[in-house]
Amino acid sequence: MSTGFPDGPVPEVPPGYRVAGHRITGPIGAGGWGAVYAAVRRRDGAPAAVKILPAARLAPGQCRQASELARREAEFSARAEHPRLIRTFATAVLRDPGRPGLDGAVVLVMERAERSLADLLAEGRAVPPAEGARLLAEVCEGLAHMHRHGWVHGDLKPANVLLMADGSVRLADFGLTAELDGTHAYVPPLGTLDHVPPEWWSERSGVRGVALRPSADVWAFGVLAHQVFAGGTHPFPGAAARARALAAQSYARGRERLRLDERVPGEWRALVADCLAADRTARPADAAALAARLPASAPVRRPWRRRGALAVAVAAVGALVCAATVAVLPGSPDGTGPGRPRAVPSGTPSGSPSGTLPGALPADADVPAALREPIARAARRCPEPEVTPVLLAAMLKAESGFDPKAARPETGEYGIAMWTPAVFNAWAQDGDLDGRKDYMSPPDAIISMGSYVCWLAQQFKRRGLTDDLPGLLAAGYRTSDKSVAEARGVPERVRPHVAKVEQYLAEYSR
Ligand SMILES: Nc1ncnc2c1ncn2[C@@H]1O[C@H](COP(=O)(O)OP(=O)(O)OP(=O)(O)O)[C@@H](O)[C@H]1O
Repeated sequence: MSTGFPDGPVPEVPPGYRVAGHRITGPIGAGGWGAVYAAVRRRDGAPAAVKILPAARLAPGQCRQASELARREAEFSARAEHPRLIRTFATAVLRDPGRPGLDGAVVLVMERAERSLADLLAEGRAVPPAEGARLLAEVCEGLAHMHRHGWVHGDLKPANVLLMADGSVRLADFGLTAELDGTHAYVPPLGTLDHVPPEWWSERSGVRGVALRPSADVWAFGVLAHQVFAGGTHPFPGAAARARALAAQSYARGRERLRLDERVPGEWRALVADCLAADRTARPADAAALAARLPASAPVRRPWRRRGALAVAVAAVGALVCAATVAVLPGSPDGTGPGRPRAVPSGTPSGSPSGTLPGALPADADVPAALREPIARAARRCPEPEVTPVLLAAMLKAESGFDPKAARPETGEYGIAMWTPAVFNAWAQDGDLDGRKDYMSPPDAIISMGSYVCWLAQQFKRRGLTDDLPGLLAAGYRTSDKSVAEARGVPERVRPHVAKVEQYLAEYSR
């Protein structure tokens, strides 16, 4: 359901109707502003989908909005070329004075998908977790490409995630897509109630429209991921979209807790929770950051090589967007720097009451007073019992000796948690709530570190690596989850570092 949507602008287009070199064969579905039809190319019968966005029947205000949406969609579609974005072959304006409902309509001729994620979810069957993970990874690829190029999708939802005949994903519906102007893009004040973030309701709509940020797409991704794993169930309760939107706002004001459906797999829960952080600055910053945190079980199927040379080149760039943040460990070509690619769990408290947290820091430990609260908070946010304040403190001491200005320029590591800046960006959290995410700020660095360590714990458990988990976590933080998984333990080259962490841990645990 869309907000601000006029009733019944959908044109009646009879089968056989000819438009832009194509023949309509039947309806596929209708949205708020137009309808999509199956069509075939007259020349050779190639399948296509034709979207018709009529403007003529609308009131002047609506007409302006409809034209604006059509203009955006046509403009973006013409520029977008990526295997995870639906391809638009042609755009045109219909001239048919004999049919006033269609005369002047904007037409987009697109590649035709088999069905949408909304159709899949409507079947009511649970999507198997591995399949869900793949679909979401592909959604993330498309979004990452858009964010990378300075666009915000603005209307990510199941109906706009299209599934091709081979099962691969394409994002569609770029009517609300907007180009970033600094940190924001501006779109008409429209959106889909179930997928707009809570801050959308309080954004003032100026002459340029509503401010939109990549974090709005990240929120929508969180909703979508929940729906995928929970058989279509929305993360917020309510029988109707408006009720769910109100529940989301109530959660954002701190009146309700986030309650994820138990069908959301363990390794996804923290990421979904973080996407749905009430504070937009606590969400992964954009889809590249999201991609860096996807659980390892989210494989990406290569899309068909069915496009031209340019498209294939763009596909390679697009794949790099996700792959680079997932697998490349900046500043650690030999694997000895802190890798920390991927997921950050948990915006949700673990449920342990503060102060009684297992592994709490003893009063006489040599941990600076100012660091104790962020360390405890970082541990509390993690549902894994092994990620304790004493472990995080021991790791910080081994990393930097608690020096907020620590620097190892030769490997590009900085700050109390020795983050590599480019990698920090994929994990960044605003621990001191100053509106910025800064690896030189101890609270930011520590909270982000806690998230990464939490995710490592989940990865190692999933792989059955549970012997001496604290040592593995210290090793994983210094290298990467992959290095530890490949070594099936602490890699040789980081043993001295891990021995230090274990020594501090023993001291703090006495
Ligand atoms: N290229 C395509 N191939 C196959 N189906 C498509 C294609 N594009 C859109 N659809 C389907 O057509 C239907 C209508 O799409 P449309 O974009 O007009 O509206 P919507 O996204 O459902 O709603 P709104 O535009 O109001 O947000 C949707 O079910 C969508 O999944």
